[in-house]
Amino acid sequence: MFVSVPATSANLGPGFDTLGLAVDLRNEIIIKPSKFLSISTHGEGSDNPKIKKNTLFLSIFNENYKRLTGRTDNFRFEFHNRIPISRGLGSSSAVIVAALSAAYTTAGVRYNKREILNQALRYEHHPDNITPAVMGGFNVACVEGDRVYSKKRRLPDYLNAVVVVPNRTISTAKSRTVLPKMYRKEETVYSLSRAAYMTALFMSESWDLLRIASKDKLHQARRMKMMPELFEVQKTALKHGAVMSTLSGSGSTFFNLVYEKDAQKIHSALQSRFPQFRVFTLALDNNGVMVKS
Ligand SMILES: Nc1ncnc2c1ncn2[C@@H]1O[C@H](COP(=O)(O)OP(=O)(O)OP(=O)(O)O)[C@@H](O)[C@H]1O
Ligand SMILES: N[C@@H](CCO)C(=O)O
Repeated sequence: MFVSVPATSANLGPGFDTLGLAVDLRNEIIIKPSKFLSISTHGEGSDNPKIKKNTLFLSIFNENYKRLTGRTDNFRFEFHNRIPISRGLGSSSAVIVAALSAAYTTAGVRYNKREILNQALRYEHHPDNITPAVMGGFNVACVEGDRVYSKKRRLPDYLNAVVVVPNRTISTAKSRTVLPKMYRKEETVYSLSRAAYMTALFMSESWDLLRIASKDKLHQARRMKMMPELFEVQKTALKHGAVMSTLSGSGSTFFNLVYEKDAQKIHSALQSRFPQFRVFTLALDNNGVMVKS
């Protein structure tokens, strides 16, 4: 069996814990029945003993395979990782969504993507990465009880993402602790109004107003202070024509939405200004998780 799951960029500025989209940078996992448990890891994280063990994937896969079949069986897992780890591109959501999709498929249980999404919420309690990882495209999502309610909009192929991946990680858990417990009404209204406006702009494909809609006062600047070069990354991307430029998830990656025709110019400007960081130009993804049994 083959599972492929995309990277995601959450928040998109003001849409804290609610907005996210998928990009075409995929982790792939090959799973085969085996007499013994065996794991091989290639690509991102393959030099890190903790990532190589992939306890996150295995614990979710085993728990759900047992829940669905009542059995524990052995498999061979081959992980091909392309999503940078702990960089704000939804690496943990990708693992969770892949593990659940793999467990349902190997168990031979029929499922739909909504089921995977609701199960994924048990492992990641905000829906802004798991929703596009499952569905692809741009998504607005909220949680009521133990369910995710979400709406997807497909993304056009004349837009690209230029992502700047710093050489240092920011863990989501740590990056949430730098945020205040309470917000002033003005900051809340500033971001809430832009998140609503941004959703309308994505739904109506009005890209040129995203520069205004993508501003935020809830989390970005507070988090970017942990890596001050990011202010310069944002300035450089906007100066060279990015449609919007936002901290990806909890950081450290910066996500820049660009017209395909401008992608190379923006990519080169960012790479030459920040040679120590990795820059990728990526298509946007409308498929979400894909499984071939
Ligand atoms: N390919 C992988 N293999 C094994 N474990 C992984 C893998 N990708 C992510 N993880 C686990 O997820 C953790 C990273 O989660 P974290 O939420 O901090 O980052 P992220 O998901 O990349 O960022 P964000 O949620 O802001 O987009 C890693 O420390 C590791 O435990
Ligand atoms: N909405 C989440 C995304 C990262 O997982 C955050 O900003 O903390």
